[in-house]
Formats: sequence, C-alpha cells, structure tokens
Amino acid sequence: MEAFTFFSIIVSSLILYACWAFIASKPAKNLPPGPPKLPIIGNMHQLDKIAPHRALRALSRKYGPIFHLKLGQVSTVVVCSPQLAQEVLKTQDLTFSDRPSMTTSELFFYGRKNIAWSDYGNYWRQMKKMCTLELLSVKKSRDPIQKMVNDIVSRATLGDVCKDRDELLDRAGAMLRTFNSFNIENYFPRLTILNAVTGRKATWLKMQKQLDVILERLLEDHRSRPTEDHEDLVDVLLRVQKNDDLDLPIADDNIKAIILEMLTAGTTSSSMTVEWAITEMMRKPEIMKKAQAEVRAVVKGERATEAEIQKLNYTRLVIKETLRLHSLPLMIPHECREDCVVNGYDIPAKTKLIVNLFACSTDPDTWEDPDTFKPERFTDTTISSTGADFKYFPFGAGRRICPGMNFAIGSVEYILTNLLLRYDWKLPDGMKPHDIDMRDTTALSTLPLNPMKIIPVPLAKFK
Ligand code: HEM
Repeated sequence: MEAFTFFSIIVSSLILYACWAFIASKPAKNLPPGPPKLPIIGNMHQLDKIAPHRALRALSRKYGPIFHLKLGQVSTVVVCSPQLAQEVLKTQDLTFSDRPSMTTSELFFYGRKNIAWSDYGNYWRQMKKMCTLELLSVKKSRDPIQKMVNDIVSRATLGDVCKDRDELLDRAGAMLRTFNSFNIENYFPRLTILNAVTGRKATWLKMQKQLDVILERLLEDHRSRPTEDHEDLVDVLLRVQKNDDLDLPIADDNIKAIILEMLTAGTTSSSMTVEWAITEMMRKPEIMKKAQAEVRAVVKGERATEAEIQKLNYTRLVIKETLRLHSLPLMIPHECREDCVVNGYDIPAKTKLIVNLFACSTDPDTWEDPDTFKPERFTDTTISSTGADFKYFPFGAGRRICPGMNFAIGSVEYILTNLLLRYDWKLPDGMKPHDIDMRDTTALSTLPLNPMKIIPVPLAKFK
C-alpha cells in the first residue's frame, strides 16, 4: 500500500511537472500572426541574410503590418507600417525603449556601455545628453567639418593630436563590419556552447583587446597633454570624470565605449548617404544635372559656405529622398520592458522589436511609386526628419531617436555640395545608367551589394 502511495505521488508529480512545463513553454495566448516555425531555428531561414529588410517587407505583405518570428531562441515582433511604428515609438515609446542584449554588443562595447546598446535609464540619458551637447549639437556640427565624414567625426571625437588615428579607425571599422555581419551567436544567447563550437568569440575577444590597447593609449595621451582651448569629446569626458561632475560616475571603460560608438555609428551611415545620393543621381542623370546646376549657380568660392548651403533647395530634396530609401532600414532593435498589447496582440516582456523603417518609408498607402527615387516628391511638403511624422523618420523617433541627426545632415549637405561643385562624374567605359546594380544589403546601414566604381572628374578650375 505504502509503495503504491509513493508510486502515485511520483507519477502525479511528473504529470504536474509536465503540465507546468507545457504551460510555461506555451507562447502567450495572442501573439501576432507569423509564418510557421521550424524546430530549433524557428524562422531564421526566412531572414534573408543579404537583404533582411526586403524579406521582412515581403513577409508583412502576407502576414500583415505586425507579425511574430522566432529567430533561434529570440522571440521577435516586426512592425512594418507607419501607424504601428507610431504606436511603438510614440504611444508606447517607454515600453519599447530598452535594447536587446547580444553577445557582440556586450563584448565590443564594454558590457553595453555605449549609448545605442545600453538599456533605457539614467546612464543612457546622461551619456546621450552629454554627447549631444558636446559633440553633436547644431551649433557645433558645422565648425569641425574638414574633408570627409571619417575626418569630421574622428577630429571632433579625438581632437587633432591622435597619433594612432589611422590604426584606430581601421580597427574600429573592422570591428563594425564584424558586428554588423550575421552572427549566429546572437540568436542563441542561452546556448553558450555555440561560442566554443564556432570559436568566434575568442577571435572577437582578441579584436577587442587590440582595440582596447589603442584606446587606453589615447586616454593616456589626452590625460598627459596640456589642456587646450578647444576641447574634443575625449577631453570633455575625461574632465567630467576627474571632476566627478556626473550623477553617475564614469570609468575609463565607459569613455572607451562612447569613443568607439562615435567613430562607428557616426561614420558609415553618413558616408553611405553621400554614396547612395551620388549613385541614385548617376542612375538618373537629369537629377544630377539639376543638382549640379543649382550648386554651381549658388556657390561662388572654392568651397560652399554655410549661408550658400542654406539656399540649396533642390540638393536638400535629393538628400531627403536618399534618406527615405537608404537610411538604417531596420533601425536598431528595441526590446519590450514589460508585457503590453499592440494592435490587439499580446507582446510579452523581453520580446525583441524590429521596426522596419524601410517598409514604412516605402509604404504604398503613403508614397506614390514608393520604390522610385524622386526628390520632387518632397517639393511641397513640410515633412521633416525629426521623427514627428511616421511617414518619414529616417533617424528614428521617440526616446531612442538618433542624437547625431543634425550633425549627420550638416556633414552630408556639406560633403555632397562640395562633390557636386568640384566634380563631374562618369561611369566606367561601356556602362549605362540603367546597368548600375542598385541591389542593397543591410548591415545596420544599407550598403550597395556590389559597390560600384564611379569615376570623379575634377572640374578644370579646381584641379
Ligand atoms: C545619415 C546619417 C545617420 C542616419 C540615417 C542615422 C539613423 C539612425 C537611426 C534610424 C537610429 C535608430 C533609432 C532607434 O533605434 O529608434 C540611430 C540611432 C543612433 N545614432 Fe544615428 N544616424 C546617422 C548618423 C549618426 C551620427 C553622425 C551619429 C554620431 C556621431 C549617430 C549616433 C547614433 C546613436 C548613438 C544612436 C543610438 C541612440 C539611442 O539608442 O538612444 N548617428 N541613428
């Protein structure tokens, strides 16, 4: 009898455990719809590695403007319409203001001590405010402009005296390429054995160490040199660290994470905007001619001045249209801080949120002929890039909006204007505008799948 009781307790416990495990593993009752999931990989096979923004836009045409994917172990909700982008980035902005943790963001950004990958909270607020004020404000955005975006950002961040500048930029660039590529480890965060199997975490650690040595040296050099009139961002961060001026004190690792962020976030997106603008205009020579004519009529000297740039209405439309088609197509992923409901669907806390900015900017209900490059579409609109209108928000919106927006627009306007002023552009022999390969790939920014060689021909008067 006793044996029977003992046996029935064990069996009922097992049944209870099985029921609990089943209920616990069952997804929330009312998740958004989505394609069927395969065991282990979920929907990873549907996330086209080359152009995920296009694959996700295609899925939204089948499953609707909000859908659910399981990417490895990561439960992900994708939003693809301006209305729902407004819901998650404005109405429920706070709920979606965290960032998901990833192996690569933890490793390369000193435990997510940069701005873009840190969770919402006092530290993020403090660092974003300081960088916006000290490096990225409208007032300061024009004066450090020198030659190219790399130069602009690196000089504003590191100052003029940085003997390791080239090596630092090379290594930061390599880190960014690794960070932006498809890293399976990020999709199986709880399967730590994967790190040992792929062996890539060890390689990344080595890359990070090499970068760290240069960044350490940079801090030492800044600390030991006499204070100058013009402080760069590193000087500012070291000063506030020394004076203990901040609510949340910062250590050297925080400063290094911010320097890396400014050198990486600040360069690719702006320089890609310039490259895409030129490429789009090469495809449509009449647009190139119109922009060149405007710039060459307005700019009188060897380089455009601030006042002259302000008069370039058509060039500004070209930049707006370039950003509509070629911003950060999937933005930076957000993460839900608590259970919530979007469009009638349950979204559990910790769900990753992807806002498909590309799908929103090419929404056929909002834009006529949405995939075609037409700067004129902005002629009679007052629509701005500030994230107030969810038809067009190339820098994001809400709390997590890009702090480099004004800096980037200033740099892109300056560089593009001077390129239009000083050069004619031609295609390699035998190539016609319609031969240009416009296919893109996503690595945070949109990059051309096959970068094209466009040949600059300096105008005689600037040779
Ligand atoms: C044309 C150039 C640029 C474009 C199109 C762009 C676009 C964006 C977008 C779409 C986001 C994501 C917003 C979100 O996830 O909600 C973002 C975030 C961010 N951008 Fe930019 N950006 C550009 C230039 C820059 C520059 C020049 C810097 C700094 C030097 C910068 C620093 C950042 C940072 C730190 C974040 C994260 C903000 C946060 O998490 O609070 N960006 N950017």
